[in-house]
Parts: sequence; structure tokens; C-alpha cells
Amino acid sequence: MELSFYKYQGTGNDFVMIDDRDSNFDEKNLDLVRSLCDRKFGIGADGLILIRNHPDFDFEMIYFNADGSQSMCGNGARCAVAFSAFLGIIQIKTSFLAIDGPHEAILKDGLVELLMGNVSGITEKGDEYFVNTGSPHHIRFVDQIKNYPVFEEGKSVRYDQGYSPAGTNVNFLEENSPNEVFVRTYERGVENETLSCGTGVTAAALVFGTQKNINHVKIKTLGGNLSVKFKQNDQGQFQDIWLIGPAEQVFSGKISV
Ligand SMILES: N[C@@H](CCC[C@H](N)C(=O)O)C(=O)O
Repeated sequence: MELSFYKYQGTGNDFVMIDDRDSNFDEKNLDLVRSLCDRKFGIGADGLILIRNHPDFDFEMIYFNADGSQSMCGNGARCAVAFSAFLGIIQIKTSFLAIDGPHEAILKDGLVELLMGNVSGITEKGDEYFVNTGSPHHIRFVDQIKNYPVFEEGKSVRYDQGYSPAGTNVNFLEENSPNEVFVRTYERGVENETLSCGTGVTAAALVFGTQKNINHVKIKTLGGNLSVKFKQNDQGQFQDIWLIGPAEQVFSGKISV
């Protein structure tokens, strides 16, 4: 059988996208997800996304990491919005469902603005932090980030007993300026550093923005630039969190499965 697919990337976080409005893709077939994401034997991607119909939303995004596990994906959601516009499902604004609940998004100035779920707060872990932005994220500030051993240190925190059994994504941050931070992320489910992680840079922006007392943070990643805007209430909860950045189609094709 031949499967039609599209390949998207959002600041270098790359995804196999499948128009599954007919619900033909067997989402229990994790071997198929893994083989499609394989960079040697398949299409190659950090994750795979199914776009499905939903009675109450413009569409439903079903996201898988490259290893077949599931969580919320910020860059993947921005790509899903761009893909849904390409398919003609949406125009400028959308309301869609993801694993962590409903989201809104706007296509504006060639970028995708994604409304993230509310965040209950930041947990301090010594001089490091934990934030759940739909996916779990550990945050560590480092010096000389471009030379930092992200794979080794990220893997060590990801498998730390304190995060067992679910594990966590791990983000390393360095301040570039009072309103800009460089972020590198080790991603659970990819089990490697990715060029960018949307839920990760959102977590990073909430920590950095709180420290600097600002509510608009610019982010640089190895894969490009993003920004995050948010509001914080007196109880330390975050709302109106917008992740903003590019999402582009790279190629499309058919693969035998
Ligand atoms: N790349 C994603 C995050 C995907 C989920 C993560 N790997 C996890 O399993 O928690 C993003 O852009 O948010």
C-alpha cells in the first residue's frame, strides 16, 4: 500500500504530516510510526502528526514522537496549523484539539501564532527549574551554550530517578540580552538533541521572563528564531501564552508501507 505524506519543519524540528481525515492510519501501529520517522530506512523526522476530523474543532492533531510515544508538541502544532491551511481546512484563525486540550492559532505575517495551554507554575529544583507546558520540561542555565554537552547532560537528567518513569525533556539556556535567550533541548521520545522544541522554549521563556520581569521573550535555537508572549497572575499562574514562529512545508511524497 502507498501512503501519501508531507514533510514540515518548524525552526528545524521536523515532522511527517499525514492528512488522515478518513481515519485510515492505524494509530496503534507504532512500528509504522517509528519506521516512517527513521532517518535511514524511512522518511526521517523528529515526530509524526495525523490531522483528523473532529466534531467540535476545525481538526484534531495526533502527535507521536519518533519512538512512537505521545505528548504535546508546540512546533508540531504550529506545523499542523500550517498544514491544515494548506489543505484548505482553515483560513487565518483556527481552534483545534491536541493531547493536552483545545488550542487556538492565527496565521499572521508568514508566522504561526499558537495559544498554548495555561501553566500552573514553575517548580524550583535548587538553582534549576521544572515547567509543564503540555510536555514536561527541566530548565538549566549554562555558560558557553554553543559548546555545552547537551546530549550527555540532557540524557542524564532525562533518565534521573526523580523524573522516573515518565522522564522529562531537558532545556539548556543562556541569556543573550535582557529580553533574549538561547535555548538547546534534549527531547524525550527522540532521545537526542533536536534543533528546536516549542513546548521547551515556551517553558524557557516563562522561567527567563519571570526572572527578568518581562512578558515577551525572544528565543534563538539552533534551528531558528521564536518568540513567546504571556500573562502571569498573582498566584504565579501563566495564561495567554503565545508561541510564535515559522512553519514550512519542505516536500511531499508517497511511501510504500
Ligand atoms: N518537539 C516538541 C515536543 C515533543 C514532545 C516531547 N518530545 C515529549 O515527549 O515530551 C515541541 O515542539 O514541543
